[in-house]
Amino acid sequence: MMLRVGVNGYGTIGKRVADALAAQPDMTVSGVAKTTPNFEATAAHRRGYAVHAIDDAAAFAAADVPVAGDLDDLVAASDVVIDCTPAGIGAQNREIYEAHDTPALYQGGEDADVADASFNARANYDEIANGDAEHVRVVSCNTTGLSRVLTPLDEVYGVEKTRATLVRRGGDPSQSDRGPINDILPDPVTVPSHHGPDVNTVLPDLAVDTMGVTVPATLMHLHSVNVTLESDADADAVRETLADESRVFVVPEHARVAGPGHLKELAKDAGRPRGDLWENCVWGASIAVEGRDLYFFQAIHQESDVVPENVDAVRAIAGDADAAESVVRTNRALGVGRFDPTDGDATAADGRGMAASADD
Ligand SMILES: NC(=O)C1=CN([C@@H]2O[C@H](COP(=O)(O)OP(=O)(O)OC[C@H]3O[C@@H](n4cnc5c(N)ncnc54)[C@H](OP(=O)(O)O)[C@@H]3O)[C@@H](O)[C@H]2O)C=CC1
Ligand SMILES: O=C(OP(=O)(O)O)[C@H](O)COP(=O)(O)O
Repeated sequence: MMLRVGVNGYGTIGKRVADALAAQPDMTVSGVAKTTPNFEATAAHRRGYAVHAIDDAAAFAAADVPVAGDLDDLVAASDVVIDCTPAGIGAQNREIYEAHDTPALYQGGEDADVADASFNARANYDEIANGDAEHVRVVSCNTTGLSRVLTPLDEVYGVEKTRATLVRRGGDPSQSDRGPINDILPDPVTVPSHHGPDVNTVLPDLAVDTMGVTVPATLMHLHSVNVTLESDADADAVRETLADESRVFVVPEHARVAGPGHLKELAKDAGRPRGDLWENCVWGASIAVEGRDLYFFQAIHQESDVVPENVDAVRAIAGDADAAESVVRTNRALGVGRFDPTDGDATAADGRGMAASADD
């Protein structure tokens, strides 16, 4: 079945989600919706997406962006809508999707109660696929990053307690109005930050406390993670466990990656669209175990790690594939796990695409 998916909100997340949907063999983009006829609207039109004007269609026409309709038209033309509007707007839009009886996905900037359930493919795909939820929230970039590593660690070793400090980027590269410009902010100053409770929306039984610090950077978030495991482990075994995950890139020491600047360059060298890094980037050299205490650093590309999760969430609510099938299909279509631009599809989906070439 070809699923028609509409994207409401075509900014940092929406434009990436639209391209990811268009790359899937079983999905088509029914259109995108926007409020402002700016350069992104022009780009959407040039990419062949039917552009829908939220309110001022005449302004789009004046900017030479043909208008396919309004938001109602987009929802009517879609089997599923992915709401990628700024935080808080998704909650207002839910009644529009409900009026059309159209299932919808929301993003992590919304409060958890915007939807019937929250989603991360590694943590709770089957629960969503086998349940009745038609309004589902894909958890935020940081929460996605934590869920992807904590799920396999809990499965293999058991997690007694996680403590993570999240060094949050101040804004995305295009957000010139964000900050701080020259400061280091406890953000939020209260402990725990919202990220730990957010992990519990997809992994309810996991003990996790998080603290957030926002810094003058735009490229990626960086997590300092300490997990007290329930059973003994050694660093090599944990490295293998994480490397087996198709959406975790264990960065090999020989790559000499110092930080997010190098990671973004690595992604661009690999020919990744927009220099995106869909995978958690865990420094292999940072993985250390002392007793049952595991430590590591990971970087999270906030603009793109939730993109494959949105694609999987569409299949989960459409009841179209099980978790393994969906993740493989999504990875293969996007090239998740593929860092060699000359590689074919084969390495992308098998869970060891990067790990296989990432011997420390
Ligand atoms: N950026 C990030 O790092 C991440 C963001 N998220 C979450 O994803 C969501 C979207 O964030 P992001 O992509 O960064 O936001 P952006 O501001 O980059 O994009 C939002 C888009 O929505 C459009 N828009 C604005 N108002 C409306 C409206 N009333 N109805 C429809 N569309 C509207 C904007 O269009 P226009 O230009 O016309 O105003 C723009 O295309 C948020 O919930 C955010 O928290 C999740 C993970 C990471
Ligand atoms: O969802 C995000 O971050 P979060 O997981 O820290 O809430 C995105 O990076 C957007 O964060 P923002 O609220 O700083 O724009």
